[in-house]
Amino acid sequence: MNDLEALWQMIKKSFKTEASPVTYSTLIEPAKAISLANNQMTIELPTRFHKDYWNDSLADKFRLYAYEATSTKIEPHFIVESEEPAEQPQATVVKPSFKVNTALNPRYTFDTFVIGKGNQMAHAAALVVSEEPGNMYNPLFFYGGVGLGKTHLMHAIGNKMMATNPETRVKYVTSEAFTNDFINAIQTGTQEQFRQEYRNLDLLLVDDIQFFADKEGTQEEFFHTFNALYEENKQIVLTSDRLPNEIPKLQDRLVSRFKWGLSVDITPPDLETRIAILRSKAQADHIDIPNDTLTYIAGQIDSNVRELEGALSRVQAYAHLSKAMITTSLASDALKGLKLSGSTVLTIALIQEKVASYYHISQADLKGKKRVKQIVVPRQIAMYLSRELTDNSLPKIGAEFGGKDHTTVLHSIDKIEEALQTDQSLQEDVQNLKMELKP
Ligand SMILES: Nc1ncnc2c1ncn2[C@@H]1O[C@H](COP(=O)(O)OP(=O)(O)OP(=O)(O)O)[C@@H](O)[C@H]1O
Repeated sequence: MNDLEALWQMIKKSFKTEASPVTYSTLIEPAKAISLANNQMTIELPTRFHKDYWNDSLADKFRLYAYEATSTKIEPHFIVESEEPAEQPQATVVKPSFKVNTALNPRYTFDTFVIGKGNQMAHAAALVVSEEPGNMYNPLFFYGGVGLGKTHLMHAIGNKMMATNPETRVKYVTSEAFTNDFINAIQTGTQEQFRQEYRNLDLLLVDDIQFFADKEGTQEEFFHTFNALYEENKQIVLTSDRLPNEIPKLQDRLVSRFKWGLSVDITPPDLETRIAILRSKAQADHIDIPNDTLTYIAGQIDSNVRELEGALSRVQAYAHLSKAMITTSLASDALKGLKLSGSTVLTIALIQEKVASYYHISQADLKGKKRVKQIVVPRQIAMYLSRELTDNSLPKIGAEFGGKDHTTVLHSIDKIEEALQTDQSLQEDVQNLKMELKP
């Protein structure tokens, strides 16, 4: 066995002792160590999903285990066996030419954008601009945290204008791509082409302009690009993670120009919007997923939409790999280990699933009317936990247990509370269940 293989076996062994058997067999076992050089280990993974999972959830553990085994810092580098095309639009470094490379992502349209409290102003402004470019709000400036739909809306404007008039000259770039293009043009002496390319447009979309900070030459060039387009009443749309005057080292003349138009912020979506976004993505991708599970996922991720989408993909992949239907319990397993930034919403359905599987009875029996002790006690425990761990009212809990009366629920809770005073094995069961439900 060579060094690489020996080290890899040690790292895998450490993973095996900590990860659940399902995680180990579906996500860790398929990984292959390919090379070890300059303190970097290249690890090959079968799918993009595996790669994301390793990056998000296993990379830190890898570093720890590798360090434990070697006393040196080893960085993991993940590659995918047969890399599929990237999902996100990549702003390419466009070679100077007269042909406009729009680089628009056809999936980012108004149709696929879910409107909610945090983005309705931005959506309305985008729609106006797509219908009357260069007229009302120029430039249109979106700002807000990561993954909240700024890029999506920007592309939606471009796609809408292209759909209305296919001759529209649209260009989407990130500020970094603009910078690269500009440097490239200087190096190859093609500044004139660069200007032609950026100034003969109907719509220029520049993403993440906070990265212009510190880049004097690029800001100078962008200033002239901006003026040329603006004077011709051509539309400019910009995004940033903050307001123009909060971007460090952005020239005052750019800041003041960006204020000529309209600045709108996008804030994180509320729970209802998150559920609606998940539902729309699930429908678009033909994912069969119960409403309750969508609510559960939306309750877990309250930071940004990109993470929300990631969570849905993770659940889908997890179901696929374990050849199981998507349920709330499966979603809860799939999302375990994710660094969840949001608060968690525990549902009655999840409690029912966990309790039923803990006592090896069916969910139908748990919610049903059978009066045998092996079923009655778990049913009462599930009601008790629903009351204790969720905000649901007694009638709501009753409704979810096959339409029982709220007095039945209350009676069940009283029974369990009373038994918990003396019954040690019940205390243990309830404790175990609470641990499972509140990781
Ligand atoms: N309201 C929404 N409806 C549907 N999808 C959305 C919505 N908001 C965001 N998304 C999706 O979330 C993902 C992230 O959005 P986007 O890339 O537009 O974020 P961003 O604000 O530009 O973030 P960054 O600052 O990181 O570039 C995209 O796949 C986008 O389609």
